[in-house]
Amino acid sequence: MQLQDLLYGVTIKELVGKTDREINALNFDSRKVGKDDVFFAVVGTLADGHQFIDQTVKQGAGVIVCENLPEIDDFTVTYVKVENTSVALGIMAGNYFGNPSADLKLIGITGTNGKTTIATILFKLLKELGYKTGLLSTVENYINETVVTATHTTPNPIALNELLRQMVDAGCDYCFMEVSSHAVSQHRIEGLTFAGGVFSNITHDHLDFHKTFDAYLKAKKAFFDGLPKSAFALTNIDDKNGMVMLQNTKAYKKTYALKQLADFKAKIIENQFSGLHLDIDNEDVYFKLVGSFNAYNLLAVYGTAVLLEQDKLKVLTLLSRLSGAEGRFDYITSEDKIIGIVDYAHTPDAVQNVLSTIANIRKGTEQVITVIGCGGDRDKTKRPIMAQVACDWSDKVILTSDNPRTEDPQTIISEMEEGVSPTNKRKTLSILDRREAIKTACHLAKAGDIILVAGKGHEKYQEINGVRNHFDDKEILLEQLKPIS
Ligand SMILES: CC(=O)N[C@H]1[C@@H](OP(=O)(O)OP(=O)(O)OC[C@H]2O[C@@H](n3ccc(=O)[nH]c3=O)[C@H](O)[C@@H]2O)O[C@H](CO)[C@@H](O)[C@@H]1O[C@H](C)C(=O)N[C@@H](C)C(=O)N[C@H](CCC(=O)O)C(=O)O
Ligand SMILES: Nc1ncnc2c1ncn2[C@@H]1O[C@H](COP(=O)(O)OP(=O)(O)OP(=O)(O)O)[C@@H](O)[C@H]1O
Ligand SMILES: N[C@H](CCC[C@H](N)C(=O)O)C(=O)O
Ligand SMILES: [Mg+2]
Repeated sequence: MQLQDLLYGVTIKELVGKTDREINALNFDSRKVGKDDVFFAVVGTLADGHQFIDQTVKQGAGVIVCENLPEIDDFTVTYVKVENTSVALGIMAGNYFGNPSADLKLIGITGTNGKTTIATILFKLLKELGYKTGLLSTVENYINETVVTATHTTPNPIALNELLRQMVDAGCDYCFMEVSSHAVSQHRIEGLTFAGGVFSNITHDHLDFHKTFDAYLKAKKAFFDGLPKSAFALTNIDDKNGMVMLQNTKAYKKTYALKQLADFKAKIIENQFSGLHLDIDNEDVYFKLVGSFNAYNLLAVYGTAVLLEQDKLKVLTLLSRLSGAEGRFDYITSEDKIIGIVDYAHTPDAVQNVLSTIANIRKGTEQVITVIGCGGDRDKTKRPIMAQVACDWSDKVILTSDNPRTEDPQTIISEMEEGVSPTNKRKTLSILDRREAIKTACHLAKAGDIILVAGKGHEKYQEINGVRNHFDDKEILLEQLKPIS
């Protein structure tokens, strides 16, 4: 491909060198740059890509896209100066892969909690309806039947456009993707053509990255601000920021709610371990998913499917048979009637939702034992709050390690302990080793008790100092509890 074709839609501030040159691949990591590649110098959170420009020129880079031009001594290289390299990267990655997002219906789902659940159920539903479909999610990416490992909730623009290209080539009509707030801020979704956007909710998370709740909210809102007129924007108006998201969107606005009038509405009739019974758009339907928060997720899925012009009754019939995403309220019952639940709750709101769901559907006398940790190199302010919520809603809490990453796991636990009130102290234990923590919960549990293992859901690893060791909460629960088959 010629550089000039790649630059279509990019606002260039300054250009040094020729644009009628063949380029090989796109790269934002200097360590991977080869001959005739384009290197994008991105200002990141840990490093500034500009410091690697000289190195990539030595490695044979043909084009450098950057925000500040370096001293130029090799005039065979083309330099493209832009306002924001990440924006240019998004647009150029789209061009490189033939802008695949315009050749299928791309639906983005954003919000603090529920993205994976909503995107995954939509993916399963549209497949059941007979369409070839793609999924970009925290757990896994799918090109119809083909699984591609996910490294991020929203991939980088090159990986993202490459996956969309593969979906279009495989004949996919739809793609459902999670749009994380990091992805919006870092312009990973720049240049994509969306057919719709869905908002689930916004609560406390990622303040390490966004610094303030307002900045976090603005990042999510920017996704809706960027939607085209032809797209729909579906929002949860029971969330107090639900309408704020749509304030400046050009897309046509649609709403869903459990507590007020909306375009798509539902009422919870029953909420049991066996599933939800809802009145949804005046139809009486049973679902396999558990918890009132999942009533919101199901409503978001239903609304999206209807906005995609699918038959309402067919949608509800198929939806009632579908399960959710792996590691979300995933439960087993042991031979001695102990219930073990694995859930990906890793925000204060999610912990509260999952524990209040358990509180609502338990019979009364059983104990709720929660095993919980917080991730390292992530929002520290949520640590004491998550511990506090866990204590308020459980009979016993075991504080443990999650993915410590580069932090000392004992320090993370101490920061969680700060949220435990003196009266709650007596029901709390701290056990650094997560396997031991889960085992202890299983030993403490008696018939009828409920164990919640929160925070890691589907994850099959524990990340310590850059190394991911095999770790699976569900596997340990299964070992310890010996479920009824
Ligand atoms: C904080 C964050 O989001 N970081 C992401 C970001 O990195 P960055 O731009 O800050 O990178 P950096 O290390 O500062 O380096 C700056 C630039 O220099 C380049 N570089 C760096 C070193 C070198 O030797 N040569 C070189 O060229 C880097 O490739 C980069 O382009 O861009 C990288 C490439 O896309 C991502 O891999 C990286 O994800 C890190 C690993 C990460 O953990 N991100 C998490 C927090 C994240 O993105 N999470 C959200 C969702 C969370 C949720 O849903 O709750 C997600 O979408 O997954
Ligand atoms: N609609 C919802 N409202 C509040 N909490 C929810 C909702 N849906 C799911 N949860 C809780 O949040 C956890 C994460 O859900 P899910 O993986 O669907 O969210 P996510 O937005 O994809 O998260 P991430 O930001 O990590 O990608 C679940 O395990 C559950 O505890
Ligand atoms: N997508 C979230 C996942 C958090 C999961 C939790 N297990 C942790 O490691 O903090 C993040 O990157 O913040
Ligand atoms: Mg997710």
